[in-house]
Amino acid sequence: MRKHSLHVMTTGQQELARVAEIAGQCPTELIDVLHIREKQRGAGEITAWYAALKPLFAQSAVHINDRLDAALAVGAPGVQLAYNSLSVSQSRRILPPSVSIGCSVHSAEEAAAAAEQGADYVLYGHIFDSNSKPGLAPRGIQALADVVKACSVPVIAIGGIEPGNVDEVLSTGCAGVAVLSSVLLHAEPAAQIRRFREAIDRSHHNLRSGLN
Ligand SMILES: Cc1ncc(COP(=O)(O)OP(=O)(O)O)c(N)n1
Ligand SMILES: Cc1nc(C(=O)O)sc1CCOP(=O)(O)O
Ligand SMILES: [Mg+2]
Repeated sequence: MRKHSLHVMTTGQQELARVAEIAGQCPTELIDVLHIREKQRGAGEITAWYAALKPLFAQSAVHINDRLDAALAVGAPGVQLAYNSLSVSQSRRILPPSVSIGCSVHSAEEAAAAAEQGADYVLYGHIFDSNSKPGLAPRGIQALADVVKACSVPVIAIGGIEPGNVDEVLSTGCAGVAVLSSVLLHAEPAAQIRRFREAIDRSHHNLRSGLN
């Protein structure tokens, strides 16, 4: 059992064939959760993404962003709720209890509310400057630490995460990191996944007490 999780997100900028090609060359067993985050695609297309990618991520959980209908149709083990998705409590009512619910949050208040409603984990960001969030000020490490303190479920940090800042991020007691551009848009995705996993597993920081 790994102490901290590595989540990787699809970019919304690549075709399925390209993502599958990259995944086929990568040590995907080092990734705990793959998020299919393809906001511009319909539910039918997302189910096709799941069917094509799941065999390439045989040892990872594959979660679906926003589309509970697609997640239910394919039997996905998790969903990632966005700011404009159904709420956590609405989602809980619809989904089987075994389906993990992650919720995207941007403040300690939102994190505490998501946990209260039954989220299994929250994604908080963006921590550092990120080309994936152009022109938006990052929230920083201290804000992440505050969210970790305020939230009773695991917090996964997102936004501008690189192998070189993983240890600082994990020093907040968060439960892992989520990465978009620095894996699937990187020139060396396989090497980058290894760098992330090594940086995460090398860290001596523990999850916030109560979450181990
Ligand atoms: C204040 C604030 N609100 C919403 C967002 C973005 O929401 P999210 O659900 O995380 O969607 P994506 O990041 O996946 O586009 C935000 N960053 N900040
Ligand atoms: C999808 C997403 N959500 C964020 C949030 O703060 O809610 S930041 C983000 C993008 C993260 O991309 P990268 O790893 O390329 O910085
Ligand atoms: Mg987000």
